[in-house]
Amino acid sequence: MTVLIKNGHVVDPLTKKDGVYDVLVEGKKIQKIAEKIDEKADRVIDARGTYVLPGFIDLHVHLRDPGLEYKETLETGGRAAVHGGVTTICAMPNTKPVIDSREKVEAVHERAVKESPAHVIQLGAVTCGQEGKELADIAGMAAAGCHAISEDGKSVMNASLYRKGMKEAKKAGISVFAHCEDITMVEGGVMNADENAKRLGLKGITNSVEDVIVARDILLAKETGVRLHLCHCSTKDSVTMVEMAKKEGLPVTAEVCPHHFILTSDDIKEDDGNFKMNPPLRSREDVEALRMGLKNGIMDVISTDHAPHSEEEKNRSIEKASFGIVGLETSAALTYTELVKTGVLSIMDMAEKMSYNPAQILGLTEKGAVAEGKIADLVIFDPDANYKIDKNTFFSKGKNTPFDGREVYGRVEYTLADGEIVYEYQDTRKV
Ligand SMILES: NC(=O)N[C@@H](CC(=O)O)C(=O)O
Ligand SMILES: [Zn+2]
Ligand SMILES: [Zn+2]
Repeated sequence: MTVLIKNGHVVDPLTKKDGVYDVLVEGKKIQKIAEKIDEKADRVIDARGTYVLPGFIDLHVHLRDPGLEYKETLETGGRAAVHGGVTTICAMPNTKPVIDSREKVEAVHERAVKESPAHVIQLGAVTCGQEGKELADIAGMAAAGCHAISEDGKSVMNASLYRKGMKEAKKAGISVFAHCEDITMVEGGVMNADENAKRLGLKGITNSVEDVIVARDILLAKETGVRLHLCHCSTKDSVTMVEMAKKEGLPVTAEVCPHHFILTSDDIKEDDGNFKMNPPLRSREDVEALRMGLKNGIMDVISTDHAPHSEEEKNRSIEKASFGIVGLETSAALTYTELVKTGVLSIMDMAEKMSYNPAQILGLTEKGAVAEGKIADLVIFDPDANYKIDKNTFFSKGKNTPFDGREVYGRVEYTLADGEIVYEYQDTRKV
């Protein structure tokens, strides 16, 4: 299969190419990029007025498969991913059962090739069953192609055990993705600890619940030398600590999710479970620090923490609802609208944070770039498309988003994975 993408604005974080080019895709690879390519192709895409970006790599996704298929599956999550321009997903291991062995990683990888249009990298848990008691088979899972271990959903509270896990990960050449939350300090909190929580009569989660574990995990990474990636950072002190770690030259990276750089706790007007996630929406000050962190390069990655739940689990009060919101199908448009259109990031920065930097963290040298010889995982993105987010257009089983009805700019027109067109926008409203 050959695909010729004509006159698109190529944005390549690897070569820093940033201009209008033709791109020829042959088989799985980007064959040629030039000002004018006239070769014949099976498919010609007119990309005038759109950006040609490297396929997004989402380091933080919950596919819920195996065991929680009523929330999401490899197939529905994969389809949601390519709808959002995401061509590689890191699937968190908090499934049923928890992914904590070589065989379980291999089983997901085998199925994902058949069932998901996006590439899936299954992450392994740090401890067996995420019970925090004994280490999972970290070496075995690394051998099965899990590029990182993570206890996401919680922290490994036993620092000694976590340190041992980090040493194993370091030995196996993989990273640790850290969910930072001191569970002993949550004390029943369900949203940010502030005036709005008081108004709603809900228990609060303070910033220190996150911050003390960020500090601990950075220190443990310093001691063990493991590559540490901090998940869903939500506080201004997290940004400060990541900056300190980087100044010291520690192998620490960090991600921010769109909801944390867009919404504040004050956006929770009524008791609505779709605004409940972990960590919670924070203050304006935190949001500004996260935006500045992204702008000045302290925060490396934009990921979604796509966390689908059923209607029944989310259409409850904040106290009773499950933690988590979906993100795969809204992340590109929200990032473009809120950060690129407003001048916080350039389109090149967006490509770096959503694709190139995640590829670097995972060690995927053939991905994250629109360059000759690289894998043709690509997104064709129309920055001028203006519409309202409609959860009913999601391919995900999860419709749990606080962004339903929000006006955005930017739409994924085509997604290519391994040189195949795996998603193509169809304007059903015209029919
Ligand atoms: N973020 C969430 O609120 N929920 C996640 C768990 C997690 O990412 O910690 C989930 O698995 O539902
Ligand atoms: Zn988490
Ligand atoms: Zn998560």
